Amino acid sequence: MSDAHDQPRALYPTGLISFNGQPAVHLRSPNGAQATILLHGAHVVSWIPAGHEEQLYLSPETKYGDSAAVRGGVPVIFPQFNQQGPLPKHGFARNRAWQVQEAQVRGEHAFAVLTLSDDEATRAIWPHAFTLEMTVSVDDRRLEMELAVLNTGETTIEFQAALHTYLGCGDVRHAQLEGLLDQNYHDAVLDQPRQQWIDVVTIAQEIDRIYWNAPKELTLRETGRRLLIQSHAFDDVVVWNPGPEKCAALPDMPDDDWLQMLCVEAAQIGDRVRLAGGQEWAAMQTLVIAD
Ligand SMILES: O=P(O)(O)OC[C@H]1O[C@@H](O)[C@H](O)[C@@H](O)[C@@H]1O
Repeated sequence: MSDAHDQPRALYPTGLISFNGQPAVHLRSPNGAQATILLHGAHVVSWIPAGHEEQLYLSPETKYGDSAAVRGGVPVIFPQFNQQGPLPKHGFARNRAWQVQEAQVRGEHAFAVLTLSDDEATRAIWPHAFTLEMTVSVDDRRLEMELAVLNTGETTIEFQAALHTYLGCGDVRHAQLEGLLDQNYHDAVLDQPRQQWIDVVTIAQEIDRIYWNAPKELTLRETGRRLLIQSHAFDDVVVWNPGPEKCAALPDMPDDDWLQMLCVEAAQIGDRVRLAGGQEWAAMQTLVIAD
């Protein structure tokens, strides 16, 4: 296993690496797209589209290890969103070691499949049988992330899920998120329902919103960059940035780094998924560099 800091990651082929001391899968497609996924949480920590720079935010002060949730990248949220239930915040999937099932190049894309199944520790807090399958694929200027949930038990399970994507920004105050005109949302800062009256969301302070039944394509626009954020089978979208005060209070993020990120999360929150024994649910978030 080679360490991602020994040489430029661009030189790594698809396979297992160590990323900041953590076991990870590195993807490199023949057309030069790259991604890195930690086994801890099946957490995508880096996406570099072909011919472009890093697109995800990853906190330089994030903690790694058994009980840590990585700050940045794409945390997998399951089976509970935020504190909307009795489980630890955002559930347990982001804090567990996943298994790599495959990591390979096929045609023009490189992909990996990671899985997580119930064990004694998960059953102690969530008494259900399940297998999660996270498939991450890169090709040219596209990153696809699919989360599948299989109910491997006999009784119905109910859950929320999200791909909590931290998009990197040059300066979030100059970024625009487009595509949410007329959408109803829950404003978690005000704890009130609201409706979006203008198409463009701009960020100058804390924002924490759940858009219900949101459009399936949004655009993040910054100078010289147009990033499409597409989702499939996730009903909701969360837009989150801690803003200056909350960011300064986060122990795992530099005080000013709220300027460098915007979370646009593909999520299933309002209508919890109910899955009978033996059934499967799958949903996807895709990021595409348009310009
Ligand atoms: O600090 P955490 O547990 O990773 O959560 C970060 C944020 O995640 C977002 O999804 C929530 O809407 C916010 O309310 C929350 O603060």
